[in-house]
Amino acid sequence: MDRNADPLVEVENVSKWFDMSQGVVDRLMGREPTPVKAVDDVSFTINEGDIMGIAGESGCGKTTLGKLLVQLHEPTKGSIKFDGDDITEMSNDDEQEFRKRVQMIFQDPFESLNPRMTVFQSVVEPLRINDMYGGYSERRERVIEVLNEVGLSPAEAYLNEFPKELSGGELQRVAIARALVVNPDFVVCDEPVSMLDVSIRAGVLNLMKELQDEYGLTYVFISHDLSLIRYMCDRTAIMYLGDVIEQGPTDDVVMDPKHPYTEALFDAVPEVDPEAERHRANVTGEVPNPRNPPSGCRFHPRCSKIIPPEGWTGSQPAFRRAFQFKRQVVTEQLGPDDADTSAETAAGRAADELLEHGLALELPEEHQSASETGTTVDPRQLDLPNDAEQTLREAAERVVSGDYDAAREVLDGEFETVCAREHPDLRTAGDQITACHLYEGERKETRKAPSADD
Ligand SMILES: Nc1ncnc2c1ncn2[C@@H]1O[C@H](COP(=O)(O)OP(=O)(O)OP(=O)(O)O)[C@@H](O)[C@H]1O
Repeated sequence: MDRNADPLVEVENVSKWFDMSQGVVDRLMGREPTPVKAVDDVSFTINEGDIMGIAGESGCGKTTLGKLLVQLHEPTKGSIKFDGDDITEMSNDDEQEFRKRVQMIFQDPFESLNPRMTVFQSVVEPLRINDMYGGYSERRERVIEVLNEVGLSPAEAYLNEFPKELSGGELQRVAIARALVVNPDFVVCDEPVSMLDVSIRAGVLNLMKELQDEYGLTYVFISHDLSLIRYMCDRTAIMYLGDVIEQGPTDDVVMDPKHPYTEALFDAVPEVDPEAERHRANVTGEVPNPRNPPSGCRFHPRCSKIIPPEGWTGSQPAFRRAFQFKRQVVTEQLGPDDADTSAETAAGRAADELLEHGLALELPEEHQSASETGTTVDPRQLDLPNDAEQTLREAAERVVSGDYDAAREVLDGEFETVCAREHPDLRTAGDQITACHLYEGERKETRKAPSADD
């Protein structure tokens, strides 16, 4: 990574929303259509010569972001500049030049190569489309050169093979050759080795590193495999539900994560640091539906570090539980069935049971509180302020009697947090840039696209 390198790709406030059409339910209810916000208001810069990793769980928007970078998707909002020019406003000539300079390698080489084309036909096609390397013999020479470079040698032995005659590793090398034959500057690799046998992955990755030097490439590596990201990438952006929530030098992001989601993500992957103590992530629940993402910070419903309001006199973990209780009541996930409401049980006891159940977080054992069994917890052990406990109990009583509206009324305005109210700005935290309210006091990133030289 060259610290003085120029920016090659500048992503500014880019969003990609899918499926903007109104569904039947939306139409009947007279509602606006609800798009899937696959990528939402993302900004970052990739410098020349960088290998930038994009990591995150399945469905967080990595592939969509990758396709935006190579213009296989048009952004719904925002701008993407390549070498200073906005790629959404290119003339035909500029677009042809862009298509040469920018390539993408996909996860599945079986799908990305035409089964009816020989290796030669697949690799020579981009030269023909872009009218490069003169006539047949120059193009054949170039194809042979690039096949040898990607380790398919002697290249002549591969020229007339069809995809079905090759192994997964050989096929991915053909796909790499097809991308590199036009001498690109920027290559987006989407899970390039995840379909390959584990035993040959390192070989393909090392080849890609060598080719970076040879071709002077700038790469984006998209992967859910954090050890791959760590091995390959100088800088890493972590995505959650369409948002880039942390970005910075890979070693800092891995060893000293700033965003609670990044921390949880790396906690769940002990092999990233084999020396590290093995433990499980302190997060609750599943990734929400991207059609209806949470307000404020999208991670807040699962976050272990959710911020209590000013004036909260209990502990932060107690606030986290009270907040979860409220959410479950408001969304009617917690109901009378979660307590014993049989005739023999006094209503007060049923409300206590509901509280014990609703304040438990179903966390891995190491993150549970002393009195927690996994599905219940004793509220008196939680350092909840008396008035908060009283409010929660009152709400629990209403739920037990099946009156959610009354329960919501009791909880209205209680257990509020900035994390649910406001989307966090990008802030500098250590060597990283992160979108988390915990860093409110830090320097705000006023530049549109934080750069790799920070
Ligand atoms: N063409 C499309 N139309 C509608 N929704 C889409 C489309 N492409 C992606 N999505 C949705 O956008 C969200 C992000 O998808 P994307 O494939 O970018 O995520 P990802 O992080 O690459 O996931 P994975 O690792 O599983 O490939 C998902 O909810 C997905 O269902």
